[in-house]
Amino acid sequence: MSRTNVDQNEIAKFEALASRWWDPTSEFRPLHDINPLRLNYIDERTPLAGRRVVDVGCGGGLLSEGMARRGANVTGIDMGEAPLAVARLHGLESGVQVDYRQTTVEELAADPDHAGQYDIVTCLEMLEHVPEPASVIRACARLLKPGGDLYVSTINRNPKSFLFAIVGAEYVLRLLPKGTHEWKRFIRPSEMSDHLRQAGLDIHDLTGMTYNPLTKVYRLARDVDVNYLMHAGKPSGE
Ligand SMILES: C[S@@+](CC[C@H](N)C(=O)[O-])C[C@H]1O[C@@H](n2cnc3c(N)ncnc32)[C@H](O)[C@@H]1O
Repeated sequence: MSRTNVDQNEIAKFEALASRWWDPTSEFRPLHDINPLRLNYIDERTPLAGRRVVDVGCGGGLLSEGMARRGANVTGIDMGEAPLAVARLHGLESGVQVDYRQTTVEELAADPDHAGQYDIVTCLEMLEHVPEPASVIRACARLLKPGGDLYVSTINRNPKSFLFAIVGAEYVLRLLPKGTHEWKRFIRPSEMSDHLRQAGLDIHDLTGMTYNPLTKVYRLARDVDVNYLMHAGKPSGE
């Protein structure tokens, strides 16, 4: 049922690159560069130590390991075999424990052992790679305990994001391989807000992430025109 919400072409793109996931000079450099920013964003809003977390679309495990290092009990899920193999191998080397599983979030949320069991669900830089992001968000919401927190990040859809995230990042600066992103799959914050509310969540924050190509530095910012993060919460007592 739920595997219909997986685009195999998208999975294949990450399978092909997976061996370089932990190389900070590779195609994954942008994820390495933004990792401390997003880890701090999450940890400041929902202190990670001791929390039960699912990282949806965890890839090679950059965020999953980062959260586990800060004391969270992390399950990382992805549909890519090679990224998960890289994540497991890296965990063996680093000694940081994460439970990696090949599954969709819809399948995990349909399992009564997992539904309603998590303090935090993260789904970063993944929603722009799936056919139906609203289905992913509904499943993330189902995994949360009452009072739990969901963190999502993606790319806005407007002329500026086409220029910066596709022309700039893929063709001019070559930060990402050509074809990494499809503009029509980008998600406006208003659309994301609708998906979150329809999943029964309250929206707590919207923050932009900007990149300065001269200094090569990413920052959290008010500008949500291109990359952005959102924090939403499941009402307590539901
Ligand atoms: C850009 S990477 C982001 C990795 C990680 N979330 C991060 O930000 O460091 C996108 C990941 O989403 C995974 N993915 C894409 N569609 C998926 C789906 N339907 N279910 C699970 N994982 C998926 C890909 O295999 C890939 O590892």
